[in-house]
Amino acid sequence: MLRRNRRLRSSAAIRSLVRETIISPDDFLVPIFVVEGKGVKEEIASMPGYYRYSLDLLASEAKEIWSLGLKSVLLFVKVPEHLKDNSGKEALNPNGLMQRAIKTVKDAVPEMLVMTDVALDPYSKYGHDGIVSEGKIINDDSSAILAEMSLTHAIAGADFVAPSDMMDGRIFEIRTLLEDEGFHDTGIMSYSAKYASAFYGPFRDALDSAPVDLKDIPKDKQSYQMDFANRDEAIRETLMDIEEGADIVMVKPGLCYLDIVRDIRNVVDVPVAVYQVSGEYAMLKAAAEKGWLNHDAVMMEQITAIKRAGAHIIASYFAKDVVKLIS
Ligand SMILES: NCC(=O)CCC(=O)O
Ligand SMILES: [Mg+2]
Repeated sequence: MLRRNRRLRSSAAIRSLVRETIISPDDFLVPIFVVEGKGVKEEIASMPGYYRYSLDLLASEAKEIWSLGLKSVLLFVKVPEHLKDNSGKEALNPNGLMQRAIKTVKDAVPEMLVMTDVALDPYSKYGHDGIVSEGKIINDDSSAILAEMSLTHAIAGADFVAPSDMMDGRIFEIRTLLEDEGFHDTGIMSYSAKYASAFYGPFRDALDSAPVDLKDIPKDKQSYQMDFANRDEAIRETLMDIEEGADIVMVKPGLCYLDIVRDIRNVVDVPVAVYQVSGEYAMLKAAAEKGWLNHDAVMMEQITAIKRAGAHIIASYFAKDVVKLIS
């Protein structure tokens, strides 16, 4: 035998010398859930170790995230029930919870990169990402509101808006409005290949944003999010969003979709983000709690696999756990 592969695995030193994928704090985007109130830090039942924060505690959380070397956050808000409707009105409130959350993070840590979720589901009394009419989610009217919503986030100080709704053409609508209003430097991270996934369950608990079970209201998001059986369609969706002005594209969820991540990485020339979603987080937390999996080892294997597949950016509820482990 002239070639023996095990030579390159024979000590920790040689393994680290030839390692192809290295995880660092720079890889992460940290999702944060925000609620109204004061002094609120409530754990999400289906996401052990993950919390919703009121604005006062959001400031200290942002500082802690920054102190760990994490420099980017993705904000989500839990909207009070009485402010939900079918028009997205509250989403445009310049003094709404999201708009205040953006300012809170920027005041606490001015250098932090602030990205914001853009979709109507947290604001929708039906739990849909757009406006519902006659049993359908209306595409173009929803896109117009999402563009206005994005503008309010930009005005409040967001660095990037992150439309997660999957309406057709909304990246163009958002980019055009931001340009017209002079927000040339506000970026767009598009959830370009977002699948209709059952892994979002715990997130919908976190924001109380699941589709309602009412007559004439679609019970799922399959008419706008992608069919998990499809692969070529993800490329089409992603290339269209880049043409429409997306600066960063995203695949979501993570682990079950790493073939898609690699396909997209091979054909695009913009950064690719992957969202390791709430169900992925919950599965590992639950298995570890039962003693069935080694939490830290499996977490690192999963995160490394996402980066190895082609992700430049990983949105993950494990971000803090990972950087604490590797620092
Ligand atoms: N628009 C953001 C999400 O849907 C997140 C899903 C998850 O973490 O499960
Ligand atoms: Mg699309």
